[in-house]
Order: sequence, then structure tokens, then C-alpha cells
Amino acid sequence: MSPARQAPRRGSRGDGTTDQRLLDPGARLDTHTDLWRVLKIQAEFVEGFGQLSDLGPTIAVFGSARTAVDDPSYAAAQEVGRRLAEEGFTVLTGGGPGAMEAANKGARTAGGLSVGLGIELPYETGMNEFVEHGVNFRYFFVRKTMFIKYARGFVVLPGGLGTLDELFEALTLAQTGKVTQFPIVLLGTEFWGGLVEWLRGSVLASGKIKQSDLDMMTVTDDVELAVSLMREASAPLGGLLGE
Ligand SMILES: C/C(=C\CNc1ncnc2c1ncn2[C@@H]1O[C@H](COP(=O)(O)O)[C@@H](O)[C@H]1O)CO
Repeated sequence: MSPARQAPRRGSRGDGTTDQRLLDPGARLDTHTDLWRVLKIQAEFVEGFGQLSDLGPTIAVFGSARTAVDDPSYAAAQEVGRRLAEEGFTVLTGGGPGAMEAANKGARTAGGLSVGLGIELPYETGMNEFVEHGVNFRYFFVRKTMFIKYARGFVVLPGGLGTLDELFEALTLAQTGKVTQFPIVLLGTEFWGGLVEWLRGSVLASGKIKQSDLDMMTVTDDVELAVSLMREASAPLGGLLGE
């Protein structure tokens, strides 16, 4: 093992996270360190590509880290994980608790491949117990690239800032044509209805987006609809069971 590998990995306590050391204004002055950091970022991309390139047809499921086990959206996440796995999809989540855990649980108990992309955070959380194949990232933006690159579509359950960030990144990439054939399903009409209403009444009405941008999302409570939209978009790409 090389000396660099033997050195204790700077943890998520005390000296902050890798993302903090890259992004915090106080850390921006160290150009020399930043140049070395580029190599670490590059290594993280290489590791991610190596670990994830053989997943087969994959759908990412996003949602709150704080969703409790007795929350109806936990059951919905578990159900969508299960059904996606039964259809032959690999289920990819952030590997954390809440809705992520539920989706991984559904996939795992259905015998599907259950994958988690963990992220270094200022507090240790670790991967949920239902992740079969876990990959940990230090940089949020590297991890986000992996979600988009390896998923054929997104199912988004109720969530907070992390979930909204993932949703709007996918929408922006679809709007700008960076990804095509990329279904985005918002599961939970009561939760998502207000956001969609605001997008329509304010953002669309003031000309900041087009109707076609709104049409990129399907809002539903129907897990079967979510799964069939993923199947339809994935079919031309091939690789699903029975195709
Ligand atoms: C808040 C707690 C743990 C956080 N742990 C996470 N582990 C992995 N991925 C996470 C975590 N928190 C957020 N994410 C990512 O963002 C989405 C959820 O964020 P939200 O703000 O909770 O909506 C999720 O899809 C992940 O990709 C302790 O309970």
C-alpha cells in the first residue's frame, strides 16, 4: 500500500469535508493545493466510472433522507424500488436513510441490484443496510455526474434541498438537450402539486420556461405509471430483461 493510502483519510469531523475544503471562501486562496485537488477529482471520476459502468439498465430514485419508516412516501419508495427491480432495472440511490433506504430495501428484497452512491458529509451517516453495491464520493458534483450518466430516468419522492437539487439538475440537463429520453417522475401529487402549480403560474406565466419544459415531468401517485414510463423510455436503449 502506498504511503498516501496509509495516511489516515481526512474524516468528516474536525477539519470539515473535502467539498468544504474545495468550496469554502476561506479555502480558495491556496492555488497550489487546488491544483493537486484536480488530480483527486480526476481519480474520483475514474473510480466512479470503473465501479458503475456494468450496472445494466438503471433508474435513480431520489427523496428525503428524513423520510420516516411510517411516512406513506417510505412505502411508495419501497414499492417503486421493488417494482423497478422486478422489471429488471438496477435501483440507484444516494445510499442514505429515509426514502433512499426504502427504495434500496424494495429493490433488494425483490432480488434486484441495489446500489448506493454515498457522499461524505460533515456528519457520518453511512450507507443504509439495503445497499448491495456502494460507492462513496467526496465531491458532490462528481457523484451527481454519476447519477445522470448511469441512470436512464429519475423517480423523485418528496424531499428537501438535496432532492430538489437533483430534480432541477435533471430538468436543466434535459431542457438544454444534454440528456435525451430521460423520464422524470415526481411521485406524490400532494407534495409536488404546489411546486408544479408555482412553476406553471409564476415561472411559465412570466415566460421563464416553456410548456415543453413542464412536460418533461410527470406528477403521479401511481407507481405502475412511473415504472411503465421508465420502461418505455428505456426500451429503445435495450438491455432490459425479456428484450
Ligand atoms: C440528513 C441525514 C443524512 C443524510 N445522508 C445522506 N446520505 C446520502 N445522500 C444524501 C444524504 N442526504 C442527502 N442526500 C442526497 O440528497 C437527496 C436527499 O436530500 P434531502 O435534502 O433529504 O431531500 C438524496 O436523494 C441524496 O442523493 C440524517 O438523517
